[in-house]
Amino acid sequence: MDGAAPLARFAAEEIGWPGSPVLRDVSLSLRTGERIVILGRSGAGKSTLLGAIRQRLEEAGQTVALVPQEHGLVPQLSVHHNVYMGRLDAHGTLYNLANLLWPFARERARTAPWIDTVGLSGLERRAVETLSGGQRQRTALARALFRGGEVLLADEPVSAVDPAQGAGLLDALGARFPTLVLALHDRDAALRVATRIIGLREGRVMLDAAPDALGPDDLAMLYAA
Ligand SMILES: Nc1ncnc2c1ncn2[C@@H]1O[C@H](COP(=O)(O)OP(=O)(O)OP(=O)(O)O)[C@@H](O)[C@H]1O
Repeated sequence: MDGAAPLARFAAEEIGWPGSPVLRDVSLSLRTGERIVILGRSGAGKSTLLGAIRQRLEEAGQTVALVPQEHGLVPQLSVHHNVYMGRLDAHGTLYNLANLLWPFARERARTAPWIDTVGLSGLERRAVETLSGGQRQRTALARALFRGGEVLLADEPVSAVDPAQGAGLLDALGARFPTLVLALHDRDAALRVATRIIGLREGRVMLDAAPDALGPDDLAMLYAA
């Protein structure tokens, strides 16, 4: 990807929260077409790094689709409405309010293919609070797929589904978005999907390489106690 256009350059001495830095000396350049997977132990800073990348991309004017770790769904609303929210910014407040009260057939037709892609056809009218954890996660994925854009940022996007279903969903994300930045726990899935792996450990980016340049010890090192 050396020849591809840089989407954003990112350099920070510290990334973290007020009074508690999480990562130090982070310097990254994100390029169109990359499929970046961030790996590291729980608490290593994957979500923190994703948040910082999001901020940088939005500052650079990129359209970013998000799948947050906690999904960010509205539980009382239907699957259709939650997916529709991926493009709230495409319409004015009155249109969005009217679609909330009396969902337009044309908007149902727009969200339906993405609801189908994640395997939730037939559940469009169900309130999200009545769904299983995996179905909720798939609703969040359908919302991001519906939104589309240059980059998808997703935090553990397939953690609540089985590995085969997860592989299919990651493929769907790869087909929809030119550029992916994913935080994953599943190392096998990471090696399958990534063109670039960023490994976090002890408050630093400990590796940043293509999967085929990595040996098994490189990834094991990220998780060693
Ligand atoms: N809102 C917050 N305020 C203060 N500290 C936070 C906040 N969110 C996370 N942290 C801290 O930042 C560090 C990194 O957390 P982060 O969520 O980025 O890790 P992670 O690698 O995504 O973990 P996991 O795999 O468990 O989701 C942790 O020590 C965590 O306690």
